[in-house]
Amino acid sequence: MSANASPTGQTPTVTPAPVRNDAVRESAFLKACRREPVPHTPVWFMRQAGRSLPEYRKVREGIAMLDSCMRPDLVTEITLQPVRRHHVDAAIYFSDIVVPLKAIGIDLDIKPGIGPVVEQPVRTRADLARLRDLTPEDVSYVTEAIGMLTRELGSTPLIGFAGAPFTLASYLIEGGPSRTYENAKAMMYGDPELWADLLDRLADITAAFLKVQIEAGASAVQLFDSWAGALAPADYRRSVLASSTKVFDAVAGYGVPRIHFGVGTGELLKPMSEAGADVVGADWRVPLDEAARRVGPGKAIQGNLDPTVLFAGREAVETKAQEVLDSAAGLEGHIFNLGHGVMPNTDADALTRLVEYVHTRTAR
Ligand SMILES: Cc1c2[nH]c(c1CCC(=O)O)Cc1[nH]c(c(CCC(=O)O)c1C)Cc1[nH]c(c(CCC(=O)O)c1C)Cc1[nH]c(c(C)c1CCC(=O)O)C2
Repeated sequence: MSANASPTGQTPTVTPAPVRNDAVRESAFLKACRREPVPHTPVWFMRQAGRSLPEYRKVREGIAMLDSCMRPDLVTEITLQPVRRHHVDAAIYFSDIVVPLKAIGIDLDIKPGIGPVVEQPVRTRADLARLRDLTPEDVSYVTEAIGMLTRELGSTPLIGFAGAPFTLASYLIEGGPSRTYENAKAMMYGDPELWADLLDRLADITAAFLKVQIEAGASAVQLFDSWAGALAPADYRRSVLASSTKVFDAVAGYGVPRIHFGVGTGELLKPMSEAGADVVGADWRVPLDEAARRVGPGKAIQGNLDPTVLFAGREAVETKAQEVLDSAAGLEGHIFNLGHGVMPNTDADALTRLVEYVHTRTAR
């Protein structure tokens, strides 16, 4: 099967979304996604909007995480903060991977310092019935916020995102964050039919959520399969790949770049790349030239500075950032990022200096 073939043989019926303007289309970020020559290596950071920024902590004061995601004014402000401060090459829409689940009525919350917690975990076929389809009306605040954002962003592209079916399933089944994923894996190994149906449902919800963002004006989308690294490649292929492929197929027709990322997925880069994304992210455990070999030709690579390096002082940051740039030197299409999200205690100035370093060192 070719990397972009649909497992169902269906071709998406959507028409390409118009790119907001020529400047966005010609931005370094979108060029790198398309593997075209760039004026400099584009940079953005996963979790660039968030607790590392004092201005974020200020506007979020007294407002719960999920409530903030439903307020277009706040979403717009928080999404713009890292663009203003760090001069990153792309904005990422401020939200969370559990927002579409909340929007279809799943009783969940994001607990500070813990993460998503689901009141009644999804563990049986009866539980599956609680996962209804997502309609654009369920997330009208997303459409509204992206409309506001794209007016403010000018030539800076906006990345929409969603959680991949496996990572969403891990929260739904475990009821919260897990180190072992014992309940999720118990379903995957013990009741493969229920597992497949659950991931397929989540694929539809995720695809619907990405479509809303693209139709509202997102210029690229990233699918976070953050916890897929917990799986062996054979299990990923057997039990996860089809659902992520379904998501990428569903949005292929828009022509916006699709990015795929997970943590600790060095051994999964090949099967993950088969799900169909245009750009594959790698964490810091695999050098980018090796990541590109595993991913195969025809895809851009994103990554992969260890986020903890930012605690080590300017010289170490530059040395390690240069190592990333050197390992990416032979690639067609590199987007500089961290190997996972910005950690909350990161010095914001260290991030600003890192963007400047990458831009200066790669200016052509
Ligand atoms: C696994 C995952 C989640 N959420 C997300 C993922 C995939 C990325 C990854 O692997 O890190 C994705 C996410 N969550 C958030 C964003 C915002 C956009 C950006 O990247 O700047 C993005 C892209 C905001 C957020 N999502 C969350 C915060 C922190 C809550 C707060 O600021 O009050 C933010 C800014 C909460 C959250 N939500 C989740 C976790 C693990 C946490 C952290 C819990 C904590 O440490 O408090 C689930």
